[in-house]
Amino acid sequence: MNDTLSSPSIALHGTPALPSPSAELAGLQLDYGSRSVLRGLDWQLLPGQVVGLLGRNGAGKTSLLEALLGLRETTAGSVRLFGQPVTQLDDASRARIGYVPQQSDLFESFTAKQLLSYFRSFYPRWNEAKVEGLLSRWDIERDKPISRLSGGQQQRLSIIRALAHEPDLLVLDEPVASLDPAGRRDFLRELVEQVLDRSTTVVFSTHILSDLERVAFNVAFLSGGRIALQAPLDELLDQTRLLAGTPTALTLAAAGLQVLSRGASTSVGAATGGRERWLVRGNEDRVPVAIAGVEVQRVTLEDLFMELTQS
Ligand SMILES: Nc1ncnc2c1ncn2[C@@H]1O[C@H](COP(=O)(O)OP(=O)(O)OP(=O)(O)O)[C@@H](O)[C@H]1O
Repeated sequence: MNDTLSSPSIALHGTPALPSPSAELAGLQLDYGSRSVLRGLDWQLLPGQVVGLLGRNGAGKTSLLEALLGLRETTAGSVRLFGQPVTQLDDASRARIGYVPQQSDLFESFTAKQLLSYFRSFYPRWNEAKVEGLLSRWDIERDKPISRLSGGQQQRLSIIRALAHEPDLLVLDEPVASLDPAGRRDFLRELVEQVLDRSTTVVFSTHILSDLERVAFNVAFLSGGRIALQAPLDELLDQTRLLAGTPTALTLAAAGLQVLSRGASTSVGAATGGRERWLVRGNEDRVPVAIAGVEVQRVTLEDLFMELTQS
């Protein structure tokens, strides 16, 4: 068989095509009783992508990550991981997933050493050198019961467990919440190495925007039960501007550009005197520029968060 033609990531005429998604969510609907948390959400995660998932408290980040892993029942829509429906994943595909839940699920009476040797037995691929290196670097006592490790050490152990079998898809729900700044930096470095070494797909939710700014991750904004926007952060910061002016002037200034949000927002300045503020995105050829009667401001990740995750 011709390997080139059979590869899903190579197009027939020799032009590289997009690689097959590691995760593909379509029309996902998730309701808790009468409350809809996900509303027809579409999302794709590609190999080698590192995606920071952002959203306000209660936006549904945990629900989304659990649904992505098949841990949460959905009302409608589909989730496919590595091309298979998440409800019918075979063991080999399951072994390609790493997950760090928001609430620690470690067996607390075990020691770190016992826990890791227990999990090792489930995975055909297990990088003992990486595990040993991280345990030493992250100062985790191997023979102490997990219940007596600090919150941050337990979180690090949970991350080590999720990285140990070299997953192709790594899902982390607020993995850095209990880590100090040094721990967070180390964790981010580890993620980047993982992606460079193995093209792992990484998605993690966080409220710590500075961590995302440190590395040029993709950011995805969850709002109104959908992914409102996903793009590489450096590209977004380069191409997006906040414009302020009258609706007529803004319509002129934004012609041909993507308007991401508009209206009264409180994140930068105040909209007064019939003036509005629009968040506008250009592209590599054209960035929004000032015209008469329109103020143009560069944006920070915090501005984007405030504008794109309004309820
Ligand atoms: N098991 C459940 N039953 C009913 N409602 C739930 C359940 N789990 C979550 N919710 C509700 O769904 C909404 C989304 O919750 P979720 O935990 O997914 O949000 P989140 O974005 O992860 O929040 P946070 O940033 O605070 O961790 C919230 O209003 C929450 O109260």
